[in-house]
Amino acid sequence: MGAPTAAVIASNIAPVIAIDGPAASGKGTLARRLAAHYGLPWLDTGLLYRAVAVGVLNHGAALDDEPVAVAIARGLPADFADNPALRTGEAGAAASRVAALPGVRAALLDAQRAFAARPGGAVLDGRDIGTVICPDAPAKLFVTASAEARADRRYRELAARDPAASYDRILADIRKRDADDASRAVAPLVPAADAVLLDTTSLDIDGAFASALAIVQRLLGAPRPGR
Ligand SMILES: Nc1ncnc2c1ncn2[C@@H]1O[C@H](COP(=O)(O)OP(=O)(O)O)[C@@H](O)[C@H]1O
Ligand SMILES: Nc1ccn([C@@H]2O[C@H](COP(=O)(O)OP(=O)(O)O)[C@@H](O)[C@H]2O)c(=O)n1
Repeated sequence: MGAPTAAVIASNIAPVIAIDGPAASGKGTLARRLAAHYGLPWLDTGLLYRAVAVGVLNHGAALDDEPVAVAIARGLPADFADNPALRTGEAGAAASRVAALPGVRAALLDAQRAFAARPGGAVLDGRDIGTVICPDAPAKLFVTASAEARADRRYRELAARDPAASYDRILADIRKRDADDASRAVAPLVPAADAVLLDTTSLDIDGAFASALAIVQRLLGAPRPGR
């Protein structure tokens, strides 16, 4: 990891970049590239919920068994993200179930906030980074794309590993997760009031990154009034 760039240091505010958005909108790709650009650590918070969900299933418990899910959330090992089973479509759908449990969200809160509070700054992506985890982040992006574009992206990603991947099933899963994530009582998927929306439907990865970088540079370079 390199040192934060002069552009960040000159802004005199902690370079915390919060990226939220629905499934397969490209937030992880943008988070990874922004982190590399600024030399910041990156946390994909969706992996936390995926790890809890896979842990609950491996335990033989139901996905709405809150005490089991909370215990697993509290005991996630440091290398939790290394498990390839977290990257499947099933793990994403299961993650959305445990993510609706308030106790699970509470159990994962401190670790996410601690990551965001690293002195040099950080990049986090998820569903509630700009609204709950880092409400004071100076740079918030809400990344969207049409459900069809997102299903196509996820299909290409999963089909490379799983010949049985189905575009129609992925589209249905994305629509269900959008609805479930946006309608849950705790930390629903909603843009923060001060997030900048970035629709990547007609942007390729490089185009989306160029747009995201321009937005973040503007936000980090110009402290908001009163901050
Ligand atoms: N703008 C884009 N155009 C085309 N494909 C993209 C774009 N952004 C991301 N992807 C691809 O779409 C898939 C999902 O992207 P990812 O960043 O993992 O999304 P998210 O983190 O929002 O779920 C990945 O295979 C990624 O390479
Ligand atoms: N900060 C976060 C991140 C993920 N999640 C949940 O975890 C699920 C999986 O998140 P993810 O980011 O790994 O999913 P994708 O967008 O990569 O498909 C989401 O559908 C959300 O329900 C959340 O509630 N809050």
